[in-house]
Amino acid sequence: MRIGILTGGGDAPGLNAVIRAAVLKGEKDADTEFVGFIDGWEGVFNENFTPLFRNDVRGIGRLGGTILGTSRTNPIKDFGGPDRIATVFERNRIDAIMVIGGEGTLAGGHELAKLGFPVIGVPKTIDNDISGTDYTFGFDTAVQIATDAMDRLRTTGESHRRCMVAEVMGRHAGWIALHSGIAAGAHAILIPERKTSIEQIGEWVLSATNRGRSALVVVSEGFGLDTMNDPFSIKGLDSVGRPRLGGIGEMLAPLIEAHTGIETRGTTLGHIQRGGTPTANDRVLATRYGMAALDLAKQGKWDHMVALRGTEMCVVPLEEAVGQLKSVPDHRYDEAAVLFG
Ligand SMILES: Nc1ncnc2c1ncn2[C@@H]1O[C@H](COP(=O)(O)OP(=O)(O)O)[C@@H](O)[C@H]1O
Ligand SMILES: O=P(O)(O)OC[C@H]1O[C@](O)(COP(=O)(O)O)[C@@H](O)[C@@H]1O
Ligand SMILES: [Mg+2]
Repeated sequence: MRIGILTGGGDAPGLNAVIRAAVLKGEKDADTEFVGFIDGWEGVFNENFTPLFRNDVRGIGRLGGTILGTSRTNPIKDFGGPDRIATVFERNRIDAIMVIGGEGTLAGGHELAKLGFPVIGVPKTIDNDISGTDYTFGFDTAVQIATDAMDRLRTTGESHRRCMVAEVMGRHAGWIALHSGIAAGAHAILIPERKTSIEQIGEWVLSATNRGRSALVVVSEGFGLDTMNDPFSIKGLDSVGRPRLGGIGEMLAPLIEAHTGIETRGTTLGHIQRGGTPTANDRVLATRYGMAALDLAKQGKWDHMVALRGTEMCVVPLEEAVGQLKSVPDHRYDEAAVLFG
């Protein structure tokens, strides 16, 4: 069996560990071989791929990013679409395609599977917002980086008795903000799922300040005040036409200062959260995903993805995973909010 692998969407620490694990497990079988397509679906359209043997994945489990490169190329609409993909697969004897990506890449994989393509999915995103799985790799690393950053913001904030606002990623879902905020002991956590007034944020900041603390506020890039219709975006559109986010933290800082009279500084963590070496947890999860995805391919379980439920690997139809995003549920936010202020 000849299996193609590609990575799509934003990178996430752990992509290389998935690739490594699938290839290593595949090498145990004489009849299994891998090729890696370069830059996501773009590599398929351009017939740009590289063989992946044991030596090609040596030592990459601890490397961030993706050795294959990634893109947001759309397999249905871009270049020659499904017809071109079918030609490339046939010409290069590709029996299965392992698609490692977020909800967008997996939605594309699902569309192709419905057309009869042998697609297996592996869920990735630092945002942890894919349905059907408890966790995606990359999330734990992003939360750890954000927590470390906030620990640092606290010592400088405390020295100047300032309020510090840390902006983390999370376009539609506030998982990174929720988990890093709890870990860092933030006095307010602001997420896309929960619009909040500046008066409420000011109250939390003042309550912490009145107890002699320097307030720490963590905000997801996709958060909106109750007066805003859309997420804050001043950087135009990305390559696929989505508003580029980032900057809400620095936008909120002077508002908080005006409402509370407390000097406030905003910091945007940005892509630092996505780069560098994956945590041990993410390496383990990604390794298990890679091996489980190989099993799915060998069973011909097309149009499915691997997932984590509790502590076990399981199999989920792509349809279920791409239907809707996994938001932070109310009870998880309310649980954290007990400690705000
Ligand atoms: N329903 C869909 N059908 C086909 N391709 C899709 C679909 N939704 C998204 N895509 C493609 O997947 C790409 C990657 O999605 P994106 O959300 O940017 O990253 P991620 O895979 O990390 O979620 C998009 O740029 C788009 O080209
Ligand atoms: O700067 P980029 O690559 O356009 O990506 C920004 C987006 O990628 C993410 O980090 C992860 O999103 P995806 O997993 O859907 O790619 C978002 O939090 C963020 O909005
Ligand atoms: Mg996405």
